[in-house]
Amino acid sequence: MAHPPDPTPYDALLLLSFGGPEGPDDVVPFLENVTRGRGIPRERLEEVGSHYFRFGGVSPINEQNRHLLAALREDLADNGVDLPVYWGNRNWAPYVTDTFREMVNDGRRRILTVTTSAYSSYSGCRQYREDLAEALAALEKEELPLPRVDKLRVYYNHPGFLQTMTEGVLDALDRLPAEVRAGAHLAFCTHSIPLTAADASGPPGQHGDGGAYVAQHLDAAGYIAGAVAAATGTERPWELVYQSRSGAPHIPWLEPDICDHLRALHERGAPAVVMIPIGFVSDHMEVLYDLDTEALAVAGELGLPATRSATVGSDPRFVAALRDLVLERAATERGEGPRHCAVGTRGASHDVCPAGCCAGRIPKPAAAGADSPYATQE
Ligand SMILES: CC1=C(CCC(=O)O)c2cc3nc(cc4[nH]c(cc5[nH]c(cc1n2)c(C)c5CCC(=O)O)c(CCC(=O)O)c4C)C(CCC(=O)O)=C3C
Ligand SMILES: [Fe+2]
Repeated sequence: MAHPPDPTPYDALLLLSFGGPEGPDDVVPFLENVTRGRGIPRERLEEVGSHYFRFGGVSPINEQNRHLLAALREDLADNGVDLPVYWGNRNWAPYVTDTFREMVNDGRRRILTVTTSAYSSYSGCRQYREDLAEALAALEKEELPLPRVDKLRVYYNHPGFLQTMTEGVLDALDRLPAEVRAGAHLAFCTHSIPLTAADASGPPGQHGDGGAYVAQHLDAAGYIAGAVAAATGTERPWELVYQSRSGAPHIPWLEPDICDHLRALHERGAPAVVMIPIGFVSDHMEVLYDLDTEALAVAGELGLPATRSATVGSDPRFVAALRDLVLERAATERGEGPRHCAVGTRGASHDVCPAGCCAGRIPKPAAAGADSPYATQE
């Protein structure tokens, strides 16, 4: 991590996230925002709504992002990087369109976006690029100047992300009873998505057979499992499993589900399990409800000792990784050909999403990629 602390040509950083409700009255309008035109059964929506109401109608995600925003600002300032950081969301205030309006009114014209998703998928990559395009279209309508917008490469295999996750697993192992620690299984958990979405994830050359989404998660999980084995001197069995399935029951999504996996582990006589939320960069509702509430209850019923490892949140090592990625991309844009830092077996991902990357069901304009209608505008 040794890029010069020079953000040129960028004049602003945008933290782009999902957004979440901040009180009981926000829950239904938030869910309407998320699911507009996405064909999610009513029962599923009521079920997910109940998860939010259980926590007072408050998603943890916005508070997590406020912390990350503060940590990023502090880290950049401490390291001599003069770059203002803004925050915008897809599904709740501050909406990215409003943030963009504020940014152009502040004179920002060259924006780098970092999303709170570490992997390639429609929901985690292209849909954010569609949000950027929608925001640009809104500015265009208002006859405001259009900034040029880029997006950071997916960062699931940056050492600052994976090493921080690894430390979390070591800590979660320590929280298991000593006598089951050595035999504990590692269950790497991520968001299930429809098989068709997985197959279309990443650049077209990586489509099919789970696409970049599954391959990236397997690589991240394998790296962490190896690092944990090296640190503890014990190889532990591991598996990639899924959670938070949505959509209609007849549509196939990635499996196995974490709760089914826990039952299978118990039947196979596993002495304990650590659940590792590699698919989430902070404690989203999926982590607090689907893992900490539902999956831990299943483990409890089975009498299977289980712990959940931490997400990276605003851990200083993760924040430093984001700074490294920002400075790397700035150097790339200046034509300096900087080294792209990555661990695991797949190498650093593309800086600019090619046409057809993380294709959606319905073609929509997406900014910050090779197929952006805005790509060449300054
Ligand atoms: C891959 C992925 C990520 C990770 C990448 C990223 O971070 O972007 C992610 C993140 C998140 N998903 C979130 C919430 C929801 N996702 C839903 C629905 C869906 N997610 C999907 C996938 C993903 N989702 C999919 C394929 C659907 C089906 C509908 C569709 O095709 O769009 C629904 C509707 C109800 C339901 O069915 O669950 C909700 C409420 C929150 C906020 C949590 C909080 O409040 O803390 C976050 C961070
Ligand atoms: Fe989601």
